[in-house]
Amino acid sequence: MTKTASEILNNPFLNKGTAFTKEERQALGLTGTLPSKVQTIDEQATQAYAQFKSKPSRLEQRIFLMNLFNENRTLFFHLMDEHVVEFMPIVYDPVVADSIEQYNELFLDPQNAAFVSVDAPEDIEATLKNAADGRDIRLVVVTDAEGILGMGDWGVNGVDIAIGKLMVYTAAAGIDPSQVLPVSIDAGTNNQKLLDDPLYLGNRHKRVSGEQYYDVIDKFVAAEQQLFPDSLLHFEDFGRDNAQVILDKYKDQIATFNDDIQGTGMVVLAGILGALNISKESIKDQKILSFGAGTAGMGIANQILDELMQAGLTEAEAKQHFYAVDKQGLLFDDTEGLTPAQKAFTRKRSEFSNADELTNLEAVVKAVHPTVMIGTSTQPGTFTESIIKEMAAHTDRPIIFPLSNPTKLAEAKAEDLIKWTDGRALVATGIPADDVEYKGVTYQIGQGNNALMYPGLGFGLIASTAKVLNSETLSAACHALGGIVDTSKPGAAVLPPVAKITEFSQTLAEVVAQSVIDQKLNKEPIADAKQAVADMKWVPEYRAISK
Ligand SMILES: NC(=O)c1ccc[n+]([C@@H]2O[C@H](COP(=O)([O-])OP(=O)(O)OC[C@H]3O[C@@H](n4cnc5c(N)ncnc54)[C@H](O)[C@@H]3O)[C@@H](O)[C@H]2O)c1
Ligand SMILES: O=C(O)C[C@H](O)C(=O)O
Ligand SMILES: [Mn+2]
Repeated sequence: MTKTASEILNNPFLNKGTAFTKEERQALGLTGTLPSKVQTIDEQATQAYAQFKSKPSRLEQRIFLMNLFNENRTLFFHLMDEHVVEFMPIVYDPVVADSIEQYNELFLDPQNAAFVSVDAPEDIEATLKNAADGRDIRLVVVTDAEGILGMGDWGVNGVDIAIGKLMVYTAAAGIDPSQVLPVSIDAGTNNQKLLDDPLYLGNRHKRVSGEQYYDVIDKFVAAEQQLFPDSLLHFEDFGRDNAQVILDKYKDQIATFNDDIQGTGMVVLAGILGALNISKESIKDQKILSFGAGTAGMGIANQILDELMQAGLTEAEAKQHFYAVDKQGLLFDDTEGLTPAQKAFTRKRSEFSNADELTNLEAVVKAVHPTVMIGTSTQPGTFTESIIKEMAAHTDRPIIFPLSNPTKLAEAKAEDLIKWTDGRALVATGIPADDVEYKGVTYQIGQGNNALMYPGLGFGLIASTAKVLNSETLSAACHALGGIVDTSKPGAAVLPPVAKITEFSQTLAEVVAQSVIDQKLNKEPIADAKQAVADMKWVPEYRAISK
């Protein structure tokens, strides 16, 4: 198919800008459409990085980077490869949260996403086809944006999280950016601020639910599978009532996962294993308190449960290690309003002399003396000094992960946790945290964010042509990050640093692909897991394009 000059220059998957050589300009009909100097990708990257640095705020930096991404994917990822630690918080959490809140005001470009509307189910197939535009899609990240990070319902604005997650996939694992598709399912919104905003770009009505909603999800999944049969389907930031239901419906049928449930479960278990490597304790001796027993909280509990059972405990014994705390306080079997996921992790009132008083975190910590405390509550500052000191009084190396995102919702700051526990806490936070200097030791803080896991997990599943993702593969992936951090160093982090994300994502992908092949869950014959991963890796360098 012959493309015109503007079709090439305006296609971010083909565009090279000033890096088109003289010969390419001639062959592609670009002669005279660019300044005469032919730049290398490194020259382009140097110039772009200087512009990035000149921006006065992180949001301005993001806007600049997104414009670059919209114009030239290869150059964007080339630059991100060089500055991954600096760019991650800009293109992803936490700055992505600001861009979601201001999506309507900032809108310039649909960023090659597919916008599925609940009001036009008959258009779903055409929507996916048009957005894919003939590309060979291998990875779809879909959100309905009912639970964007911890910020609630953001309607169509939430598409930015699907785009951000995919950017991390390419930067970390090397998925070809022309093989991905971000999808927004616009089911309406219950966010009154958006409904009242004249600039709002989504469907201006309340969220649809029940049968109408699930019909759209069914139609979407069917069309997605039919159009892109070799793809992995990643669900992101669905609401608490739908996330688990959708996962349970499709997990045994297709290659899919829910990042908030499973990706988060993986990174937390990997972080706990990292912490136990430092403290030299056993997982069987831990008492685990989940604060915020929602999508992420229960995903985490289930992943740890699986680990305890693999360590030889029965399910009933393993469940005795958990304390789930939500709005109601400690969750008992007779607590009102339990979700199906919570029901599996309740306690009995008869286990406590003061059960009726266990309606807040402080009372539960006093009664239980947890050794591990995970925050996925969306409630900022709730890991207070007195709660942390109470916890730390009963355990030598408290494992404390305040994971609620973005920054303004975190249950605690890493620096405070280190200080309040006199350097004993083993900490991971949802967003990146600076090193903490305390009494002559530099404490490195792991980023307990599913971004450490889902790129390698997804890449391994795609490379191995996995039919489904099962608990065996998830468990193998949780153990894959061990050994990267030098745990003998004082102040060592519980998880490997984002600076090494491309390295460990590859290890993860190889472990995942091997697990798929060992279980004969691959659709296509694969001779060698490592080779399959290496063969699929895309590198951000210009390639020859044909007209
Ligand atoms: N770091 C990560 O990788 C990661 C991954 C997923 C989610 N998260 C974060 O975790 C948080 C929760 O996400 P989710 O998807 O589980 O949302 P969710 O809505 O499914 O769950 C939140 C839970 O917190 C509970 N809650 C609200 N107020 C509470 C209170 N005062 N005390 C105790 N519990 C309370 C809610 O009832 C709900 O069950 C978000 O901030 C999100 O950004 C982080
Ligand atoms: O998006 C993130 O930063 C992690 C996680 O998926 C979340 O919902 O908070
Ligand atoms: Mn999420």
